[in-house]
Amino acid sequence: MNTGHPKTPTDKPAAGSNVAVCASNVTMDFSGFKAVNNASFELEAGKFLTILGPSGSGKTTLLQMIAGFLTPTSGEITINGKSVDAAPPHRRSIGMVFQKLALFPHMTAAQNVAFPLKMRRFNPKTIPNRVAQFLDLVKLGDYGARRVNELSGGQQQRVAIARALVFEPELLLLDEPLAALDVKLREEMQLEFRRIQHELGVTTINVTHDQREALVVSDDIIVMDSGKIQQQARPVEMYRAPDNPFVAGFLGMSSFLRGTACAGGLVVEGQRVAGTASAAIADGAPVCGAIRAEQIRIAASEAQLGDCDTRLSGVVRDAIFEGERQLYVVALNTAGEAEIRVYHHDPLTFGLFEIGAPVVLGWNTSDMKIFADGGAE
Ligand SMILES: Nc1ncnc2c1ncn2[C@@H]1O[C@H](COP(=O)(O)OP(=O)(O)OP(=O)(O)O)[C@@H](O)[C@H]1O
Repeated sequence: MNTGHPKTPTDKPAAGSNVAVCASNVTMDFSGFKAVNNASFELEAGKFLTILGPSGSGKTTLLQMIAGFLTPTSGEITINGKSVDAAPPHRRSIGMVFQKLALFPHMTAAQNVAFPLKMRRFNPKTIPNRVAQFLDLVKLGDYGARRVNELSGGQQQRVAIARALVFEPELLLLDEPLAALDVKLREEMQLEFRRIQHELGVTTINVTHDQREALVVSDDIIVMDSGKIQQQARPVEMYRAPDNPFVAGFLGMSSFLRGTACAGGLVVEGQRVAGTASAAIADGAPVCGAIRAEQIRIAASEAQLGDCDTRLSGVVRDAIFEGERQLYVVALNTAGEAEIRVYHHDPLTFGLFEIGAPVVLGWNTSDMKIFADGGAE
C-alpha cells in the first residue's frame, strides 16, 4: 500500500544492511534476577518474528526493551541501525498492539485510528483519507463511524491494528494481542495479521506462548526459556531440526528417552533405540532422545507395524480423542517403561486401541533426534 506519506532519510536502514532489528548480548537484571540473559538476535527488514516461550521466560521483558520502555542492564538494541533509546518513546516509529487494546471506548473507530496521526502532527487534510485506507485494510471500511464500545472483540482488535499501523511505523510490536480472543476468532486474526503484514511489509515482532500461532504467522521464530534464547529459525526448520530437547518439547508434541549414546542411537536401561544425533557424541555419553508424536507408528502386533528401525512393545495408558486425531499415551514394557505419546491420524482406526491394550510402537532412525543430555527439556 502506498499512502504517500514522505519518509525522512533517517527512516531508512543503514546502506547495504537488511537488518532492521539487532539485539547484541542484551541482559535485563532485576535486582540479581536475569529476566533476559545475554540475548542476541537479528531480524531482517519486512519479516515477521515471533518470540515464543512459556510464561516467565522473558518474552515481554525483551519486547519492552525493543520498544524502549525498559533499558537493558547490558548489551544494545538497534532499530534500523539506531539505538532504541536515541529518541523518546512517543517519537519512536513503533506501532504496538497489546492484549489490553487501550482504545478510547467512546470515540469512533475512525477517531481512534486518527489519534496517532494527530499526535504526530500529520497534515489534517490528509488524515481522513489515510484513516479510511487503513480501516479498509483491516476490513472495517463501513465501521468508521461506530463507537468502539459498539464493536465486537474481533472488530476492536482490527481497530487497534489499524491504529498501530496508520502512521507507517518502522516496526510493529505485538504482545499477545490475541490471547483474550476465543479460539475461532484467534485463528481468524492470526491469518489477518499475516495478510496485513505481507501487504504492508512492515517489520513485526510478536510475543506469544501459543506455538500454533508462532508457526502460522511467522517468518522466523525465537524460542526462549529462563531468559535465554534457545533457538532462532524459520518455523519448518525449527520444527524439523530443534537445537535441544527444550525446543523439541515446546514446539509440537515430543516424548523423551534418556540413556547413553551408542552407534546409531542410544541405550535406555539395556534397550537399544535407533536415533540420529546432529553433532558427534561419544559412545557412553548421557543423551536424550526426542521423538514427535506424529512420527510414531502404532499397531496391535509387529506384523502389522511394517518396516521400522525401532520396535518397542507397550501398553496403552490413555486414549484421548481430539477430533482430527487420536492421542495415545503408551507405557513401554522396556526402556525404563517410559511414556510415549503417539498421534494417530487415520480416522478408520480412531478408538481402535482401548486403555490397557497391548500395542507395538515403531519409528525410523532419522525420526528420533538425539541430544547431549543437559538435563532440561
Ligand atoms: N519489573 C520487574 N521486576 C522484577 N522481576 C520482573 C519484572 N518484570 C518481569 N519480571 C520477572 O521476569 C521474568 C520474565 O517476565 P516476562 O514478563 O518477561 O515473561 P513472559 O515470558 O513475557 O511471561 P508471560 O508469558 O507470563 O507474560 C518473570 O519471572 C517475571 O516475574
